Parts: sequence; structure tokens; C-alpha cells
Amino acid sequence: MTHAIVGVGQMGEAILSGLVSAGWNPADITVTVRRDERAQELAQRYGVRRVQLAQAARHSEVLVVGVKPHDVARLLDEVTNDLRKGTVVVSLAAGLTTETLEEHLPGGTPVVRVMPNTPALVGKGMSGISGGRHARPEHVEQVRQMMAAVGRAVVVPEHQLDALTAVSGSGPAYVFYVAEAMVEAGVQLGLARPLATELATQTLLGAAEMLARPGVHPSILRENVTSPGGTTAQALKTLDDYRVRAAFAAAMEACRDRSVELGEH
Ligand SMILES: NC(=O)C1=CN([C@@H]2O[C@H](COP(=O)(O)OP(=O)(O)OC[C@H]3O[C@@H](n4cnc5c(N)ncnc54)[C@H](OP(=O)(O)O)[C@@H]3O)[C@@H](O)[C@H]2O)C=CC1
Ligand SMILES: O=C(O)[C@@H]1CCC=N1
Repeated sequence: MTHAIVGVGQMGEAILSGLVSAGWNPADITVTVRRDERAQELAQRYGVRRVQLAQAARHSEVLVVGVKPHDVARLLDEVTNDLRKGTVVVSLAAGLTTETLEEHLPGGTPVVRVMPNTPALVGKGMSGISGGRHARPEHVEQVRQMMAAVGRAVVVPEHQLDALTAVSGSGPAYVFYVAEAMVEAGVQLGLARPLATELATQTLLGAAEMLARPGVHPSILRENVTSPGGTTAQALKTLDDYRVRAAFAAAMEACRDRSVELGEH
């Protein structure tokens, strides 16, 4: 019995890489991909075996579906006749509800929905997890343990997954966007690009580690950097003048709404 990943793109590979780095035996993980060169690449990088979809469906304990949301229904329809009774089907797809997923699978199939993020690649992922109608607590726990191997994993009511997507699923992109903005601004101020990149990267890393300590709040950490009448106060006032906080609220609301929309059919 293996864990199968079907559709190994950005997110599927991040989880695969995280699991192998966490010490999972590559012999216990199979991948199902369309292109031969991708199969070779994954075999070389991680030592995992490629299997056809039917084989993944027949022999896996957990089958992770890592294709784009609009490809999920077709893939599940293809899988349904071969699916071993008891296999837990895990979807990574934004928006798609467990109810929709269940409609494309044999009655009684345990379905677990996961909203991961790409830092799983470096063992620092953040996943939200919800079980479907037929997922027993032990199924949800099995998936939680898999995702906990590549970072942190929380079980949440399914209706919260759209909002969770806006915070942690898409969240890394906001951080990379801020990093890009800081680098570009540093270059604008006359710093060499490699130096600006090193300064921004190490600053984000250090700030993230401070945030992760127990009992701290971002507001306090920010205040600690902000000397009265000093440089940071000027910078933060300018961010407020440009309504950056409001922009985040609007961006994340749009993200949540898109997730809801992806789930409507
Ligand atoms: N990227 C992210 O940060 C996050 C993504 N997600 C979710 O993860 C899922 C995947 O997203 P992402 O990894 O970004 O997308 P990618 O396009 O990078 O990966 C999707 C992969 O699915 C493959 N694929 C499509 N159809 C099949 C098939 N029939 N059989 C085998 N493989 C197939 C594609 O192969 P090919 O290369 O041949 O086209 C591609 O490699 C989405 O549902 C998304 O909502 C969730 C959280 C975060
Ligand atoms: O952009 C997307 O739709 C996916 C889901 C969360 C992050 N990336």
C-alpha cells in the first residue's frame, strides 16, 4: 500500500519533496504524471516510481489529487471504477467542496480536502484540513499526519477553508510580492540587486522566526522597530497613506471569493 500523488505540479512536488526530506521512504510513494520527462525528473530527484492512474487507484491507501481545480472532476470520473474500497481520496484543489468531490466517486468514499501551501517544499508548510461525509476521524488524522510531516496542519470546519486559502494557501505569494517590492525599492535607492535581495530575504526570514515565537503579536514586534520620530515611523505612515492595510483586506476578500466561486458548479 502506497501514498499516491496524481498530478505532480508546483504543489504536488512541494508535498512530495517535503515528505521525502522528512524521511518518508520513496518506495512508499507513487506518482502519476502525463509526461515521460516529468516522470524521469521526479524519479531522479526523489526516487519515486511512476504508475498509471488505474494502478494508483487500486493500490494506494491515500490518493492525493494534485491537478488544477477544473481538471479534478474529469480525473475522479476516470479513477472511480478502479478505486480500492477504503482508499482515502485527498484533494488539494482550491474551492472544490468535499460534497462535489464525493459526487464523482463511489458512494461511501472517504474524501479529505486539504489546503496546503508551497513552503511544504522546505518543511514549513501550513495546511488546513477538512473531512467529507464519509471520512472517519482516523482518515482525517492520517491525512493530518501526512501534512504535519511537511509543516503544520490544522483540522478546520470545511466552511473556513475559503478564508484559510486567503491567509495561508495564497499567502506565500503575498510575501514573495512584498520581497520583490522591497528588492526593487532597494535597487531604486542605489543598492546593488544581489545586496538588496540578501537584505530583504534575511529580513523576512528573521522577522518570520520572531513571529513564530510563542506569546508574541505582530503589533508589538512592529512597535519595537518603530522609534518615536524615527525612520520606521515615516515608512509606516507612508504605507498607511497608500492604504496598504486596506489593500490587503480587499485582496484577501477577493481571494476568498474566488475560492468560493471555484467551488460553485
Ligand atoms: N500552487 C499552490 O501554491 C497551491 C495549489 N493548490 C492546489 O493544488 C492544485 C495544483 O496546483 P499547482 O500545483 O499550482 O498546479 P500545476 O499546474 O503546477 O500542477 C498541476 C499538475 O497536474 C498535472 N495533470 C493535469 N491533469 C493530469 C492527469 N490527468 N494526470 C496526471 N497529471 C495531470 C499537470 O501536468 P502537466 O505538467 O502535464 O500539465 C501538472 O503537472 C490545484 O488544484 C490548486 O488549487 C493548493 C494550495 C496551494
Ligand atoms: O492560486 C491558486 O488558485 C492556488 C490555490 C492557493 C494557492 N494557489
